[in-house]
Amino acid sequence: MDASHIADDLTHVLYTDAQIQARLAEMAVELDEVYKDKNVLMIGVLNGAVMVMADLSRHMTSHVENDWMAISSYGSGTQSSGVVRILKDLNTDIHDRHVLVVEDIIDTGLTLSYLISNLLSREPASLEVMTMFRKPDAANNDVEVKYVGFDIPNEFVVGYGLDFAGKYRNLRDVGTLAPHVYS
Ligand SMILES: O=P(O)(O)OC[C@H]1O[C@H](OP(=O)(O)OP(=O)(O)O)[C@H](O)[C@@H]1O
Ligand code: HPA
Repeated sequence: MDASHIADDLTHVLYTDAQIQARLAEMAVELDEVYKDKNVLMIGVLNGAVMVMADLSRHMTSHVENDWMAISSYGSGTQSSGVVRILKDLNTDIHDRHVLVVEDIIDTGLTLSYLISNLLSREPASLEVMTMFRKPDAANNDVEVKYVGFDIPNEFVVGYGLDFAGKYRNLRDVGTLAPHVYS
């Protein structure tokens, strides 16, 4: 690693920190209205959703609780195989709870598809999904996502929790990586 700033590794920024925060503030108004008397349990999917969970829940003014799951997709490459293993399960019993899954990105939708069927088997009172970013391929999988921050093109993106080889999660903006990073 050289001493350059990580933002130098982006070819272009898709969404700035300010745009992301403004969108989250809008979504929080909508979610507060839906969940104001429901003590919603927000379930974040580690590791990518850490940023969006922290920011979205602090934009909200109603009572919320937070819990986390860690899951791992088998298979090679950058895409989820859809065969998923739970590495860390919830601490909370979600039976009869109002649940909102919080994701950083839905790409193929395979991770979410597994997660939804797993969580539904625990019989929550309601189950909805919020994601900061969604790619077009998600349409190929039958996953209903009620709250979407931004629909983005089918490019590999980093920042705001999204990583490449474990790095770039701490970038505030979201953008595409420059080719020199891969070489
Ligand atoms: O729609 P899909 O194609 O299944 O991809 C989306 C999943 O991929 C990312 O997680 P990843 O497995 O990279 O783990 P991370 O959150 O720790 O980066 C992201 O946080 C989603 O959970
Ligand atoms: O575009 C992406 N970037 C980072 N992580 C991801 N996981 C699925 N899609 C992506």
